[in-house]
Amino acid sequence: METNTAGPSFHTFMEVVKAVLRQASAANERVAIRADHKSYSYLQLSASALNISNLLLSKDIKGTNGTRYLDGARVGIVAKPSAEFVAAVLGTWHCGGVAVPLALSYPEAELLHVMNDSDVSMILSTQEHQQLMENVASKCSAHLSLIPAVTSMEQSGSGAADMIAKLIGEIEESRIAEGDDPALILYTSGTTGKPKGVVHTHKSIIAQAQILTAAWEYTCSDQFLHCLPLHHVHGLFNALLAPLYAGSLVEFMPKFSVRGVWQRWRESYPKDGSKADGAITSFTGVPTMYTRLLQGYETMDSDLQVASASAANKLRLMMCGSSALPYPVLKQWEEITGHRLLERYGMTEFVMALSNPLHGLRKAGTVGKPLPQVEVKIIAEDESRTGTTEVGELCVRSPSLFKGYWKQPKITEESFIDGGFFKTGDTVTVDEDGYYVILGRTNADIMKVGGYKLSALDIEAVLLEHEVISECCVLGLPDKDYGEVVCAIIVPQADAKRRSEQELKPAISLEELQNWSKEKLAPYKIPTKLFLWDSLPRNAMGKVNKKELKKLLGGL
Ligand SMILES: Nc1ncnc2c1ncn2[C@@H]1O[C@H](COP(=O)(O)OP(=O)(O)OP(=O)(O)O)[C@@H](O)[C@H]1O
Repeated sequence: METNTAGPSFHTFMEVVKAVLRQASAANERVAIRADHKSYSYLQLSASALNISNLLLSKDIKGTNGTRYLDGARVGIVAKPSAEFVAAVLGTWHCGGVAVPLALSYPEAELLHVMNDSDVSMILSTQEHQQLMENVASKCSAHLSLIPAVTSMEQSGSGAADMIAKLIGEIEESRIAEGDDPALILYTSGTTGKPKGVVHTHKSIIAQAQILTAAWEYTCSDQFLHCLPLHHVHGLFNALLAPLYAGSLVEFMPKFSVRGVWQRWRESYPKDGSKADGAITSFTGVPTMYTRLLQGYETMDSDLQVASASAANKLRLMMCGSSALPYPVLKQWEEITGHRLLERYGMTEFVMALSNPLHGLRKAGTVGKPLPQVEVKIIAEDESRTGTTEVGELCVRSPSLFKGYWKQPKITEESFIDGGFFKTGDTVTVDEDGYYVILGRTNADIMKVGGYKLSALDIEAVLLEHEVISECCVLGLPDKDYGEVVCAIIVPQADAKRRSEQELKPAISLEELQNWSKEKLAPYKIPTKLFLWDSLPRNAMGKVNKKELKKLLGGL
């Protein structure tokens, strides 16, 4: 996207909005969001954002010191993925507030923890969450306001020219937030400890939007189908803020539906070979979504399979991340749709850092190389190691790095090494072509078994090749002789499960698993404990909390 400002680069996201508005001519008002069969232009979103900003300013919010802007006051945002969510974030930024997007799935206690920790002064919510939020707001002494519905293009005709000029004028006048000012607090999911508030600035947000737009060539011709939660970076940055920065269209499907996704792709590219208006061009998901889509594909009749596979093939880009993409999923997806999923690696603290290339070789089992402007280092744990392959903790320096953990200066300081590199807590290695391989979270995925350091992700990748195994999770459980032993929790394939119920025997026994593994895994990597479960407990991003599981299995 072109920058229309005279200055060097954007400082706040509102300036991005301004630039997009300038591009939206009266005759060709550009659509930003599609949801519930309605379209919302960049203009309508911006008008709503200004409304919300005025609404926020009209409240007597603590922390505003009587000034005409929020001065960094935190605003909790509770809305399903919708035009209203986007307008609430932009409106908060417009008046100098800090947006705190909240998980819709959180129980009240967890919502309260996040609201109290971030000390929100104001909650913006849609009507469907009003009752719960009234309760929560009163308990954390915050004001609650309902987000006014954004007018859709179906409801109001164009009349854009005057409006654009007026909006740009207003945004121009209200240059209240600067690049280094906090703009966003996202809470980590707590896989490795208590959820922490990660503070991003206007500058880090813009930097990330620019990095992703450049790396994956997002443009105003892109139309994203969005099925991810908005309180994590994958859904918020990769699938929303960066596309909006690039002038793309984002279509929300707030509840991921296997049928719905396949159907939307088929509508986009009908059997006659045409491309429908509003056709989806881009998709990004977590590995479990692709697993579910493959399962859905298996249940279709052959005509529908042909139509679905051919439609999926016509998308420009399909990406995957947030946890390791199992090789069988990558392989089957490629066989069916012709797309080799673009796997990338990111984290709340710096958003995205490593990615397989848009053009060029995407290597299975790797997350590619550093994105433009991103620098990485590996800190080897064992300085005296003899091998040539470097294994150690990944450290990242990037313009998209967060400012710090909210109210946690000590933890923030401890998270950085000299030179401003952030310690990710992930153990990684690099292959012969310079592609990074994630071995896992050092304190959850790296097991110490009889003197060997093993990667749970590495073992999971092998076990998933077994025909009976649908999902698996490997973790180390304490053992008095070996330090830890390798434990596998396995979810059998539906067929295998049915058979096992008929035959009254387990879908797979430990002995069968061990015999099969002998060909594929070094002896010390073969699981010595096995649990068969119906499903794995996953969070909104499809991740398994191994610390919790270890506790459950008596390991901690
Ligand atoms: N492509 C990938 N392959 C393997 N792991 C990945 C990939 N992408 C992300 N991850 C994992 O996800 C982590 C980042 O996720 P996020 O910031 O949501 O933290 P979390 O682990 O869910 O929660 P917390 O920070 O509270 O422990 C990375 O540190 C890495 O372990």
